Amino acid sequence: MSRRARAFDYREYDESDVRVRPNRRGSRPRTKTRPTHKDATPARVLAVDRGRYTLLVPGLEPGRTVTAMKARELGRKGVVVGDAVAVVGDVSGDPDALARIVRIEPRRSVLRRTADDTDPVERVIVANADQLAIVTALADPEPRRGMIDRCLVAAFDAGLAPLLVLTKADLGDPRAFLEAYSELTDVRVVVTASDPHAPSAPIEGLEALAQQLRGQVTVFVGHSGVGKSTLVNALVPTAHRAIGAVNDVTGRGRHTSTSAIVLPLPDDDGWIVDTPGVRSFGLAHVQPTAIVTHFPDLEPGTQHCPRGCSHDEPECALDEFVAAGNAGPAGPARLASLRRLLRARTERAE
Ligand SMILES: Nc1nc2c(ncn2[C@@H]2O[C@H](COP(=O)(O)OP(=O)(O)OP(=O)(O)O)[C@@H](O)[C@H]2O)c(=O)[nH]1
Ligand SMILES: [Zn+2]
Repeated sequence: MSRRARAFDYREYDESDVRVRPNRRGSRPRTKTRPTHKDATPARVLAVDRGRYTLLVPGLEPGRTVTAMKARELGRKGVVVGDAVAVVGDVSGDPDALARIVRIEPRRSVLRRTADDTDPVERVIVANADQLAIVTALADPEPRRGMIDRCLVAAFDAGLAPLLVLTKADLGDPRAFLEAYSELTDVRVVVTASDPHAPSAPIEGLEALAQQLRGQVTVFVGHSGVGKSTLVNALVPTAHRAIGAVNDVTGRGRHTSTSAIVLPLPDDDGWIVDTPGVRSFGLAHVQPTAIVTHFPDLEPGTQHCPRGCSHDEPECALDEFVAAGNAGPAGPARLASLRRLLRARTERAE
């Protein structure tokens, strides 16, 4: 599949793609069979607000969205931002119109989080994303390696390609960082800098970042103050218009929104999912034994571990592996990160 086609492509969910099981006896469908809603319209969930969904329906005027609620037949099945859905009813996008979501299409990926590392309640934040952009400032606020390592685990676990975005290069030197993550060949890094006193001046590194986003659905996460909004606003010139549309629907401002919101990149060449309320990822949904597999720089070192090694015990082979330089200059810090996550994850069990 082409890169382009991997974005939120409606063709993927065309009605003709829906497999309807042939009825061999040629009899009428059993009464238990749910309505197939053959004439339902494919749509994309842009935002969720208290049971109201803002949908993008292809063919509508730019900036126009459809408001919908969930059909009762979907029961407790959650509809999340990024979901590909099928809707029936009024899909004109008129302000008073209300459509009905009758189907959630299979998800290509799910990004989950739990409130903390032992919370059993997991939430899906975004469906169908391709990448996770982890936005970190090089200074003001100081970067937190532990936080980045945690986001990397969340990304690998969700099957999203991680992209490290280091902002405020005018305030801090990215070299130490670049070296630290050079061992992680799967992690791409983009460095940006902007002048806070000249908000309309071009942002250094923005084009390199835009390149990485083309044709992809990218979730942006980052702590408050790292410059995430500055980047998102620069990347999505129409962000404010799209946000305005959401306001019309919900009657609430963007700043009160804590859930994710989908923003189209120019020329529909990919999407950004902004996550204003998501500051970090609780990892209670990740099996402790799986965590080390999400540290691709350390995992080869577990070959010589005793059977059933927790990787947080004196016999663990990772200490030697790292001491020998096999995980690069960041090895010791990464191993410390791994163990912090393991401990946080198993806290409750102890
Ligand atoms: N020096 C410098 N300042 C920056 C840069 N990017 C953003 N800033 C400033 O950092 C502050 C925070 O930027 P925002 O874009 O609002 O950060 P945010 O991550 O969206 O933070 P929240 O809005 O709180 O979620 C603002 O004062 C920006 O002007 C940069 O590259 N260099
Ligand atoms: Zn071990």
